[in-house]
Amino acid sequence: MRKQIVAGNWKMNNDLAQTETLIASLAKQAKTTDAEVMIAPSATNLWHAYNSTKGTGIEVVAQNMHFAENGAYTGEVSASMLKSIGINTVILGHSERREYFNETDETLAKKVDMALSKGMRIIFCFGEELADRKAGKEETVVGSQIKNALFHLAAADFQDIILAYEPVWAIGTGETATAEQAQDMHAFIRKTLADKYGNDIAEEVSILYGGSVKPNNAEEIFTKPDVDGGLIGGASLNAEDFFAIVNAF
Ligand SMILES: O=C[C@H](O)COP(=O)(O)O
Repeated sequence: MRKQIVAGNWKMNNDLAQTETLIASLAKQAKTTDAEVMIAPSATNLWHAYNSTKGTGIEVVAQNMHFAENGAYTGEVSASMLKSIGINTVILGHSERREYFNETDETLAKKVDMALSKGMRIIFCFGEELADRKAGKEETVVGSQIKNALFHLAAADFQDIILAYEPVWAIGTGETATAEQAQDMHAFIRKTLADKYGNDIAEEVSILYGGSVKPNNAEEIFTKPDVDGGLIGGASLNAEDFFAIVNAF
């Protein structure tokens, strides 16, 4: 039975005081579903967030990490550094990292390998741009993003992989993929996995949808059979909205 997961990606928002305030509000929310709840604060606030969420059932995850073990990579954070402060899950491949920081399938494959070698779980993001969808190429684009960064892995590695389909045209735009569009793509993603690794693996991998998920559309999206949760940006910055989404299953 695959896990239902709602992860809040705070992106480059919330200083220390704001992190404290938001976590205090999150801790007061009641969870009425079995969904796993994660938050991804900025790197500077991970240690504080890790400590202040203890006992809340909320997992603190990182938004990014470098592919090297350590070394001369000014400004970067390693998997070992994350592990050393209790962070066991990392988001990799977010479209903003691909677009603004030139992350490619090849560098992401290296990050994936490093994270797995440290025993971390990965929320691996991908998704097509608007031009791809208009050209009817969304499955080709998504298929290659998955294959190029993940298909060198062994089947057993997928125990630690969560996939997040995020159509770039729906991120932060208020424009959401319809529940049917999300389901169609998630079914395609699961079939892509099944073709390579078999049905048993494909059925166990959680596939999250991200892109303008809000309290008023989460339930419709989450009821689709291949949608196992969400990667939430803007709405994760408000505790009530975020938990309304968590409780939408
Ligand atoms: O990581 C989260 C996604 O980029 C979605 O962001 P959004 O909910 O603000 O559209």
